[in-house]
Amino acid sequence: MPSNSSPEPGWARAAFTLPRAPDGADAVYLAGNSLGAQPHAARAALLSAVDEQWARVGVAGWEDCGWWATPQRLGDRVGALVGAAPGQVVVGDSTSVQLFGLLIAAARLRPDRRVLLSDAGHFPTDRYLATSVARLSGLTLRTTSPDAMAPDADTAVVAVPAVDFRTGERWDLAAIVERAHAAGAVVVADLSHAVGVMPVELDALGVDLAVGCTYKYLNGGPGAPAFAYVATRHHEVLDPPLTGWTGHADPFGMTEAWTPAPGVGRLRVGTPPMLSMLALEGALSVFDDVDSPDLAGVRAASLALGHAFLEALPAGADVVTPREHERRGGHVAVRVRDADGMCAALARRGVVVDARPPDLLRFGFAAPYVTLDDARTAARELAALR
Ligand SMILES: Cc1ncc(COP(=O)(O)O)c(C=O)c1O
Ligand SMILES: Nc1c(O)cccc1C(=O)C[C@H](N)C(=O)O
Repeated sequence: MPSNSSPEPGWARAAFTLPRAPDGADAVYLAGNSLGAQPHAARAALLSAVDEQWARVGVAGWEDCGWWATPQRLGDRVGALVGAAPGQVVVGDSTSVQLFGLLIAAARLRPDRRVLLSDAGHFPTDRYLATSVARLSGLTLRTTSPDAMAPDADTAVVAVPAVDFRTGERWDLAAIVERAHAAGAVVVADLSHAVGVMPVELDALGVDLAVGCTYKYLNGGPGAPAFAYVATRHHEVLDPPLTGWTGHADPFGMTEAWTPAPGVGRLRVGTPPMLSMLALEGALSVFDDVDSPDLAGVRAASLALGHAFLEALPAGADVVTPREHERRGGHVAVRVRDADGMCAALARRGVVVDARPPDLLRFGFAAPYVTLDDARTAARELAALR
């Protein structure tokens, strides 16, 4: 990826179509932590996939258009954004499905241990799946805040997010991995709220397994496929529970028994949703056009947006996100009296954010298309509603 250290927030705005405000102008779109805005390149890739590939090539597209190889091809591109050397990331399915597979596979890497340690404030799908995986794998689920986790010799798996989906707090993955590995546990990280908005160094940190979604800061579109990372050292022993045919070493051999594909390819399950995959492929060009900044630059611009927002808030605003730059992710959360009502009122004023129960408004700072003016406008409009 090209480098250019301090880009102006909103440098790629012209490459996106933004949702409309009620007055017909572009909205101040601060919901990229939920669903990223639409890059023109994603639309173009989707139209080409529909009109030129599916319509004109048909079934031969699996080979001739490179469809079959897309999960690993995109995996390497997403991998470059999360500090993973090629061959360790696969794209496909939802974050929930990928997480289920990796939590079970993680437990299978430590068959003699009995505890699954997970974040008490994890995103609901992560909590629900941890509960189910614990039942299926005969583990005891223990939950606590990531910074309070104390894995021990009985801990099989430590499951944490990189950034808290509610508060925007960024957890110290390096310290979490160090403690987990000192106890011999396997780390499964959910990068959904980190990928594309800050550098993540999976290989350098020694993270074992990770998942994340691509429809937030990677702008892949509604329902865009998720990704899964498996560190190379686990490749040949990883034993995934979802033994679908596309993860077979010889899928078209149609053999009797399942033989895992080498490496991360064994995490493939069923036929990849090609239109969504190709839209994502287009969207990723935002990150590797010749004049795209590197992720340190993206992060600096996102932090600058959050800072401008925080500075413009009225005194007394109840901000639940840590203000220190190293302790926050890409969004800032503010506690309010009636989060749903204020979310709707902001939307009427052309500011799109989201609300999370019981009382939080979240403001997402996706630096490619959000400007400093947007950040200040959002703070001003919020102040006007209080
Ligand atoms: C941390 C986290 N994990 C997972 C998900 C979603 O999973 P899925 O892609 O399966 O809907 C989200 C958001 O929806 C999330 O914030
Ligand atoms: N995945 C979502 C969806 O399908 C509909 C609405 C919102 C979402 C989200 O991404 C929620 C998001 N992960 C969150 O942090 O709350």
